[in-house]
Amino acid sequence: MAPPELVRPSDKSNVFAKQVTLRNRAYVTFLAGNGDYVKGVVGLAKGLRKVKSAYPLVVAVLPDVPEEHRRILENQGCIVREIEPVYPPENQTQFAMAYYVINYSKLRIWEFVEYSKMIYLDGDIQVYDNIDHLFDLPDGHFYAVMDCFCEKTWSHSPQYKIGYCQQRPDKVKWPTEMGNPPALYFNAGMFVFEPSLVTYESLLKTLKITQPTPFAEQDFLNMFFKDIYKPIPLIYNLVLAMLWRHPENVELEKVKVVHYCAAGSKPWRYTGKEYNMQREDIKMLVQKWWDVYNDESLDYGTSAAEGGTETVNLQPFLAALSEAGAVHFVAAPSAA
Ligand SMILES: O=c1ccn([C@@H]2O[C@H](COP(=O)(O)OP(=O)(O)O)[C@@H](O)[C@H]2O)c(=O)[nH]1
Ligand SMILES: OC[C@H]1O[C@H](O[C@@H]2[C@@H](O)[C@H](O)[C@@H](O)[C@H](O)[C@@H]2O)[C@H](O)[C@@H](O)[C@H]1O
Ligand SMILES: [Mn+2]
Repeated sequence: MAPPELVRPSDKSNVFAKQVTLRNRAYVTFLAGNGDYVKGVVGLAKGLRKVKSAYPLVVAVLPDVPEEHRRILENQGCIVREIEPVYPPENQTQFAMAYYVINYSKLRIWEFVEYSKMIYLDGDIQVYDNIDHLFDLPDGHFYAVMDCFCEKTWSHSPQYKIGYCQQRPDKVKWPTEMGNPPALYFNAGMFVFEPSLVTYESLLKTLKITQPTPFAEQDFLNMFFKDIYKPIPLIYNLVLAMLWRHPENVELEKVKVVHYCAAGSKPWRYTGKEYNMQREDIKMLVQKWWDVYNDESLDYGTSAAEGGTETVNLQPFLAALSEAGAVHFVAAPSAA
């Protein structure tokens, strides 16, 4: 069908008189250090291309990411944005993993306000089915997948101590004498959010007066967004531990996003020696990650990866124009 005809206002005012600020959408990930996580981000960029995502991948890099790694990412079509580190207040916290302290720098992505909606993905995540539709979720909420409390990394928590997990709240019930069960808690390796300077300033201001806790920025984000958090199905962020902790909740063939966060499961470092790493499903998922990473037809710039002729979706642009009141559209009679 022909695109709607552009009907200009009778006063012939310049259609673009009103500043139409188009705010785009993008995926965003975070890269720190000069180590091997850059492989994770390359894999993610190629995976998003393989599923023909319509949106770019922005990579928020800390200053310690070397030029060479930034070039590799730009050559894979990524938009590389340097960010300043964010540190939590002075603390004696024993983080679940010592390196988690760098993950507070993820908070800088709220400053990327040239984007109206973003989907954050950890560098150890791979997207195996198109999830662009998540950008159409209603604004005003924070969407993420619920985490699991059963791994040893949670041994500091009361829920771990009594064997309670939000993934199976009926298995070991939260005792009434301990008050309300914990609020629904998300894994911060994947979330749908709206960049905003107001939110960004509030995040940094609140961080300054918040005592750090074992899961670092993940705990902080759960506290900060508690009132607007909306769980989305685990097919959008399969935390690998779910395979052995809550197999009854997992239909692997329906999973769209895999999060290689279990100890020993990072594909680019996989040795198969750690606990559970010899499972058939883990070996299959690690191989699946390598198949994408090694697929040269998915490298940026190859015709196959770019899916032949570039199709530009004009609708968001036309919608923004009409929203701005600069023009109104009358659907032209279908030429067909
Ligand atoms: O040395 C590091 C450690 C972490 N990260 C980034 O921080 C994210 C969160 O760390 P990680 O995924 O290892 O945490 P997990 O999900 O395994 O707890 C990673 O996915 C990367 O995007 C990084 O770039 N370099
Ligand atoms: O800095 C804290 C990190 O906390 C989260 O990882 C954890 C969490 O998922 C636990 O529930 C698992 O047991 C554990 O394996 C896993 O590493 C996020 O994936 C990561 O992006 C980051 O926010
Ligand atoms: Mn991760």
